[in-house]
Amino acid sequence: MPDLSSRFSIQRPYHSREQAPDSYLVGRCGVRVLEKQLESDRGRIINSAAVRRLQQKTQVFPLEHNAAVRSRLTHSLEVQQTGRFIVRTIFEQLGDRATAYGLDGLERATETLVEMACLMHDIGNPPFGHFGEEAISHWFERVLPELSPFSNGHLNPQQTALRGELLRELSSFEGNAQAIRLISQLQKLNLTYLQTACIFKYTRCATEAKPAKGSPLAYLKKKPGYYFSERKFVAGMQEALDMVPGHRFPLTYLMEAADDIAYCMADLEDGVDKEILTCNHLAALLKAQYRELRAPFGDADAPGFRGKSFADLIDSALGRWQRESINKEHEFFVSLRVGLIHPLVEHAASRFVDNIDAVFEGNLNRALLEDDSPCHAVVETLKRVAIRHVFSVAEVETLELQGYRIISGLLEHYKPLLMLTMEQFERLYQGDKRGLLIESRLFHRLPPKHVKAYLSLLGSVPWLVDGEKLSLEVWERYCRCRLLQDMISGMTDQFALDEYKALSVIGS
Ligand SMILES: Nc1nc2c(ncn2[C@H]2C[C@H](O)[C@@H](COP(=O)(O)OP(=O)(O)OP(=O)(O)O)O2)c(=O)[nH]1
Ligand SMILES: [Mg+2]
Repeated sequence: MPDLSSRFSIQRPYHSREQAPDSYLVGRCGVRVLEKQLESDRGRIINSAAVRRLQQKTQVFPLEHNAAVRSRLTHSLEVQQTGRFIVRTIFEQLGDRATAYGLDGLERATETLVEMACLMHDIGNPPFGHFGEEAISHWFERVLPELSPFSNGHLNPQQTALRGELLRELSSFEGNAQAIRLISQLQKLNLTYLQTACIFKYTRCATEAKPAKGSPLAYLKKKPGYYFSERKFVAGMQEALDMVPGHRFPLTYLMEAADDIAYCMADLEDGVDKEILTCNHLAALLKAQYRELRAPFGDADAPGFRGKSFADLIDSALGRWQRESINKEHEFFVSLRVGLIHPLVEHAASRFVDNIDAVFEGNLNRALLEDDSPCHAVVETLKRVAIRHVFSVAEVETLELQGYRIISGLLEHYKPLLMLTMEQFERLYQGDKRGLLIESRLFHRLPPKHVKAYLSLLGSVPWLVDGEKLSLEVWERYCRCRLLQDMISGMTDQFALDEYKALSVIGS
């Protein structure tokens, strides 16, 4: 029988007092000490600038002025609420069996862990959402071959191989990997490994190639989950929590399910709020999409949602919309949410319980909500309608193109810093700016915290299997690319726009 309590450790990367390693485990330190440590994590997270910056980052609509439309922060609060609901439902479903799984007395701790993971899950996302990630990746992919240490130099085969892997990493920027870097290196939140592990969504280092579809752990390695720069931190976390490399920590599945449930409804509500869709049109689209997805199962009209079929549920939401005169759209979505949230949360919870062995092992190779069930069809229906009828309308695509231009344009402005030799760049942080007219001014705009993180990373040139180190020139340029990615991805949408305008000498 898997015992989760043996994996709940209060170990952090840095401890002020020396503690014996086994006293970190909840079995030794007790539930009260665990809760106290998690409360401390909670404070660190809520008080972090990275969480505050989410208020000005894109969820779906870049640079949105209407504060009722979701930002990454308000989305994350909704995910937090859904995550807490899932945890409570799991404990209800487990009942007395919680003891057998080592979860006795751990409800409060589990709830806190999942809630905070939900609040933090998007902190690594760059401005302009998915498009921002693409813009950073494309720009680096294009520019990296121009940087001499990446294309020239006498390297041995091991050095050449690692250089190739680092190049692969730098051209695949990923918000989830950046979140691990933010927590461990940039903000140095010094959270318990336990809390950080709950957002460790993908388990592949960005230097590794994406595994073939269908191979073991392919889903968990679908995207890069951490960068080479954080490999030691991740190894420390895996050791502290007894995680097999390539596997997840069990509670991460809950954060992922809460995110899926929250955004699939919210994105449509925002679409209606922005008058991209009407409730009438949306209702027809949802019914048709669900019917199509369930056709092979022949149960499109089955009363699977608290005694109602999906179509009936949509119709009664529409009825509320027609009857209500003041807050019509709100009524529609309240009705939809009330009808769907319980079945979806119960489904996520029972998938967790039914797959508890694989979930505890961290090798369940799919999302909890991903199966052949009507609940999964609902999530898929909501997502597909959003993709086709909200994300791809001209207004949203125009904003995405603007976001792309802003990010690539900003990187272009900062490119002179990447083109300097290692010695010239060193002169900049030593304060000697002679002959570095443009570059010194660009350098002064970099956040000092990020420059310190660069210097700290620079000091740890990796060893190779043959007992040699990677060439310092290659490593330094990798660190400098990371520095630019840290700076760009840490910006909010508005800050990125302002900075772009300022450097391009465009008025507001
Ligand atoms: N504007 C726009 N928004 C999109 C598009 N595709 C997805 N979204 C929205 C839907 C969700 O609200 C949000 C999901 O963003 P994330 O970057 O967190 O992605 P997700 O959690 O699905 O994947 P992850 O595994 O974290 O990379 O982005 C798109 O093509 N355009
Ligand atoms: Mg995400």
